[in-house]
Amino acid sequence: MLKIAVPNKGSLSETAAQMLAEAGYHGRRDPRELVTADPANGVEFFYLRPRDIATYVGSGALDVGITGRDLLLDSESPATEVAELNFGGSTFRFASPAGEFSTLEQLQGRRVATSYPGLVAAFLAKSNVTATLVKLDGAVESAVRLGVADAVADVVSTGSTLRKAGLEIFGPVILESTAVLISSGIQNPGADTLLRRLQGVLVARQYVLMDYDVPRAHLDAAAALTPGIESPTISPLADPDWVAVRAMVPRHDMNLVMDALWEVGARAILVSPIHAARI
Ligand SMILES: Nc1ncnc2c1ncn2[C@@H]1O[C@H](COP(=O)(O)OP(=O)(O)OP(=O)(O)O)[C@@H](O)[C@H]1O
Ligand SMILES: O=P(O)(O)OC[C@H]1O[C@H](OP(=O)(O)OP(=O)(O)O)[C@H](O)[C@@H]1O
Ligand SMILES: [Mg+2]
Repeated sequence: MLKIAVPNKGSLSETAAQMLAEAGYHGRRDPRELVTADPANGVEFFYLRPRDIATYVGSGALDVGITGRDLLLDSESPATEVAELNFGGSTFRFASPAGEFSTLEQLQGRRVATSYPGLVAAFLAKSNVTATLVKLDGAVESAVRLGVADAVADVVSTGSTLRKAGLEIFGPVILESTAVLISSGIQNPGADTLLRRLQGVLVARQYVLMDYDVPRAHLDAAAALTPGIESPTISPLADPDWVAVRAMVPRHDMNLVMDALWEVGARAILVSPIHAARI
């Protein structure tokens, strides 16, 4: 059985569970359940705090897990990142009351509140800045107002929490984070299957299938707009002057591609969702 660590709550939990379900796994039905077996798929899910997942996977107690890159680096666990999962995107930044600081060097000798002390200490050390870290559990944006720190270092997504606390970002980007699949490094064939399935889910979400008919004379121009992953599928039609084309197109570009295809003479342009994929 492949042992998989999954966030039990917080920003990553819902999307992680949804991705695993789309990948064909059967997770927990009851949110109080801590462990669930999915024998048909040869896996067992352990629902854990996202912050603890790298520790369990790094120790080899669990094989793989889904967590944030920021949490993985903060933990200093030997677990390694295997794939980005394209959700839970955030940046990790320094912030202070408007105008207070503008450069990283100004933090020398000052107090920085964070719930990611490992990540921040490593960044400050690499930058040759010595500051006192004030370790908090969360809601660090309140630390300056309450007088326990001069600046904060925290996860920023929309920036709205910082704004509401009267803080502004300054200094360099500490980290670009996203949800990631991590591994203990111990070989397990189930881990390769999980990775391929999750990659399939990402492809199914990011691409659509586009079908259209185009006069043979304009095929080259049309095919250049829809190169697909390997190469577009071209099929003959009853009318020898026309062909049918099928290709995967990035979902984000589909309307622009349809406009351009129409311009080069394509007709009957149809778009369908991809429910699952193995590329
Ligand atoms: N607002 C957000 N938008 C996107 N990702 C976020 C956001 N807040 C946190 N994250 C990401 O989610 C991961 C874990 O954060 P999360 O908030 O779930 O954990 P936590 O702070 O330990 O738990 P909780 O907030 O439930 O106490 C991190 O990788 C972080 O970058
Ligand atoms: O830029 P924003 O979109 O406002 O999001 C960033 C906020 O979200 C997270 O907080 P969370 O809700 O997890 O609370 P916490 O600080 O207690 O972890 C993070 O720690 C920031 O405070
Ligand atoms: Mg949080």
